[in-house]
Amino acid sequence: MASSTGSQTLPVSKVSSIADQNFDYMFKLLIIGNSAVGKTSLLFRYADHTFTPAFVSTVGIDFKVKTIHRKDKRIKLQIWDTAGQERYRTITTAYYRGAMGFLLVYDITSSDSFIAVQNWATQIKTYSWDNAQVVLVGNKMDLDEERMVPQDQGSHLAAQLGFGFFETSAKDNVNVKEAFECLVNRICERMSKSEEGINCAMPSGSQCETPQKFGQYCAC
Ligand SMILES: Nc1nc2c(ncn2[C@@H]2O[C@H](COP(=O)(O)OP(=O)(O)OP(=O)(O)O)[C@@H](O)[C@H]2O)c(=O)[nH]1
Repeated sequence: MASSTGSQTLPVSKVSSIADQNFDYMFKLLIIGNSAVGKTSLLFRYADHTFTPAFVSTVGIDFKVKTIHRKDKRIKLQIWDTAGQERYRTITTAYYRGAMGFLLVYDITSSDSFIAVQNWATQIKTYSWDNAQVVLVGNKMDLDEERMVPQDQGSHLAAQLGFGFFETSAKDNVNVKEAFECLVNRICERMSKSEEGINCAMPSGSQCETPQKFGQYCAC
């Protein structure tokens, strides 16, 4: 649902049919990062208010839905949890293109997962829309005695990449809601910016025949 020429735009589902009156907009978000950094745990904490100490590695991709309110609008979040393991990379990157925002997660007790952030950022740049928003998340901040990545390194890298930044604990429920909602706020801010330069022309054969400009995004 995005422009095929000119500046790239993001797809927004603006709901108008009677069947879908439970929300005004749908945002598709993706959680990415190395295996075992806590992506699934962050999603379960945010969407279901639960935490499980057991590690069951995600196979492929899965999602949960959560509805939140911004001003007078109901926003349905479709949050996709991707597998961090390399062998699922082809499947998971196929989902990047329709995403409006990414939670890019590393584990503060794992230098490798932090080093990998650059690669994940490159993947976002390669496979997603130009306007996609990103929040970098250093998870497992409850394990401070095992910390390998200082907080200021995380915030410095996020600033360099133009991403938001939070340290979180899915286990202790610290900053989880804040990180997700920072991402939503960044998307909303982007949507409210000037429409200039946005080209909502659809490729021929597109299901979306009359796209409308909506801030920096296109809506069907
Ligand atoms: N101490 C602590 N452990 C956590 C936290 N978040 C997740 N874990 C644990 O870390 C392990 C991995 O968590 P997952 O959420 O499954 O990791 P993942 O990133 O989804 O992993 P993949 O599905 O393989 O990509 C599990 O044993 C979790 O219980 C946290 O904030 N603190």
